Amino acid sequence: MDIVTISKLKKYFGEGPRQVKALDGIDLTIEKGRFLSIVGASGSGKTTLLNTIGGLYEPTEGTVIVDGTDLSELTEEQLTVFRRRKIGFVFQDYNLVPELTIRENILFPLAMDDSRPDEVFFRKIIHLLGLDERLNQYPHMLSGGGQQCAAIARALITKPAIILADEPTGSFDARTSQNVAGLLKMTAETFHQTLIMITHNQELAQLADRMVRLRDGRIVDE
Ligand SMILES: Nc1ncnc2c1ncn2[C@@H]1O[C@H](COP(=O)(O)OP(=O)(O)OP(=O)(O)O)[C@@H](O)[C@H]1O
Repeated sequence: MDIVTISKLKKYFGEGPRQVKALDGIDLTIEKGRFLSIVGASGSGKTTLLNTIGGLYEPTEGTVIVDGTDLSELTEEQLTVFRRRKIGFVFQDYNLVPELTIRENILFPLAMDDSRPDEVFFRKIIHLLGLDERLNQYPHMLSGGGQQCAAIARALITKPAIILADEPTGSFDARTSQNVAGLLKMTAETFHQTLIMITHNQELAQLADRMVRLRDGRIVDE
């Protein structure tokens, strides 16, 4: 079963001679539960593609269907709920709230939705990510790799169907990068999630079931 179906997708920024064709005709289907990596040079459209799948960008043309929903049919409000319930975002710079403890950061998306944590699930996630001893600490007390694990836990806590990771290992050394990407892969497998990860790193891209390469807003290689 496909969880993402993208047809004839174009995303242009700006108008006239300075218009940028960030995505210029993408057709892509992603099967549920698979791990897809997206590679390509800087400016090739990777982030634009990820953000369009996540409902952060509206396509200029074409359709994006995620888990049976055509995103163009949702209102702004429905899109916000869609993102909160269906998508877990992991960014390069973690975006943890410095004033909140690791526990509070991880539970933050649930608080936004007025839901209560599933304590058993929470314990399972933090154990898998090695955060058991870190819950009462603040983000600055953890290494970069540790903070990224907390960001992954935060992305997982709402049990989203899809994890979108944009250069999640961006500034890490080779070993930490392997660890963080390996943990993302392992948690996605454990919780039967679809994982879509942008990376510059060929070795990490190989961890995926499937890899697509973008150039100038098109898929050039698979
Ligand atoms: N909000 C925006 N407004 C205008 N142009 C944008 C915007 N976002 C992206 N672009 C342009 O669209 C093109 C694709 O950008 P995108 O960030 O998707 O590429 P990328 O492959 O993710 O690059 P990187 O690896 O450097 O993050 C670039 O030319 C970029 O300058």
